[in-house]
Amino acid sequence: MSIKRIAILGSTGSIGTQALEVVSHHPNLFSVEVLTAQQNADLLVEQARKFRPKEVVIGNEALHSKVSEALSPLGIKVYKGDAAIADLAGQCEADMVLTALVGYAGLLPTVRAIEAGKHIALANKETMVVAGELIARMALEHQVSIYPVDSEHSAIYQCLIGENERDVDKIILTASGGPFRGKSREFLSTVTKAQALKHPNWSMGAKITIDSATLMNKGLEVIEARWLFGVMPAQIDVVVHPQSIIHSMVQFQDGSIKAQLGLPDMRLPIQYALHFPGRLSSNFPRFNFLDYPTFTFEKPDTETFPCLRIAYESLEKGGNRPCVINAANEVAVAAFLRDEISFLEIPELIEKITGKIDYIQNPTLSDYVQTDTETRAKALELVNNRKCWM
Ligand SMILES: NC(=O)C1=CN([C@@H]2O[C@H](COP(=O)(O)OP(=O)(O)OC[C@H]3O[C@@H](n4cnc5c(N)ncnc54)[C@H](OP(=O)(O)O)[C@@H]3O)[C@@H](O)[C@H]2O)C=CC1
Ligand SMILES: CC(=O)[C@@H](O)[C@H](O)COP(=O)(O)O
Ligand SMILES: [Mn+2]
Repeated sequence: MSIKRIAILGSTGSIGTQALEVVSHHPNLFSVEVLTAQQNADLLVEQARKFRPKEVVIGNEALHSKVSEALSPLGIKVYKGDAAIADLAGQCEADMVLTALVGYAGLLPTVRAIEAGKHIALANKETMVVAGELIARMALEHQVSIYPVDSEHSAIYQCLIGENERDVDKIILTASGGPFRGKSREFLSTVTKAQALKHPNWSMGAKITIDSATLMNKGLEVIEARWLFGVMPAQIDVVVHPQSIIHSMVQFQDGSIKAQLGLPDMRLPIQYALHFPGRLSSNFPRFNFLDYPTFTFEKPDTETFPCLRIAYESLEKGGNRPCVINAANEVAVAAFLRDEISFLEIPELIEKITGKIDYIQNPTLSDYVQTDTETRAKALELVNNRKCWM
């Protein structure tokens, strides 16, 4: 079997570091072609010394000389800036690009990689939220496969193997409910970022952890599922399953349900996406039913956590609307993490912005870029003049 060459965009993050752990267990199957990071120059250098990619990119241009001084003597090419990440995603010699970078920044590198015919292991859900229809169409045109890394979508992908598309009745996305499950709006009015960053089951980057706490993560995942699996919004249900053992389910026309289960450990879906269609043996801790005598299920509380409703509404509206709510959410979450707005102001900010951006029914790539830029500018303005919306 030939070695699969992988480009890891966002190698210094939660998904990126776990992907490198998977790669390190299978040196005869995977090699690292490219690594990219944004701020964490020290970890990027350490990773590059170990995995010896041909090329790396440091997004923050001010850190270029530091990375270059460390890696150029090893024969590793070092580039800088956001444009270089997208260019390299297209031009590098990798067979597969793992999009482990966070936020809207994942869109252009994914577009370039698809245009170059590279298969995608997709962790960056924001790409499908912003431009899912376009990405799905491009993947078809360029005969590129998109393997989901997001745990729910990996579960659905696994449930769909061997099934006929027309037999799918609905997808049931499971949600943990986040750290504030069952809490009232009164309670949420004073929660801190330290509380919001304590996910009950998963250890992840800061942005997705806050999204889990607001239920926006599940909203983004509904949109991601719409485009990854070609199902209609009404065919996507969300059920809260606080144990996070059932990663998601598919119900078929005959009423039968398939589910995928496992301990909350992202190394499994990462490994599955990198090595599809084969399964690799692993020594990751295994799920034991006797440790979990009770699985429970609840309806999501969209009164207290409006982000899930906001995401569904944006998907129903379509066009550039999901791009708008994604950009507004990124700005709001960053502001919350800087202690500039409160937890409950995250959905408020997103809803305020939604009406302020022109609707485009059939956006092009440049429309998405423009929508993102405009939405961010307006959202930042609102954050800076916070009193105007209160
Ligand atoms: N973590 C998880 O378990 C899961 C994550 N996902 C998705 O995977 C993606 C990555 O999440 P996660 O690993 O948690 O995030 P992290 O914040 O842990 O890591 C993000 C990575 O992206 C880099 N990065 C940050 N900003 C930019 C930017 N503007 N341009 C280019 N690179 C950037 C970071 O570099 P640096 O650190 O050097 O600044 C880092 O390498 C997200 O889209 C998330 O929703 C999906 C399912 C589960
Ligand atoms: C690991 C993963 O895929 C995350 O998206 C996780 O699902 C977050 O959990 P909740 O959004 O359900 O809290
Ligand atoms: Mn997920």
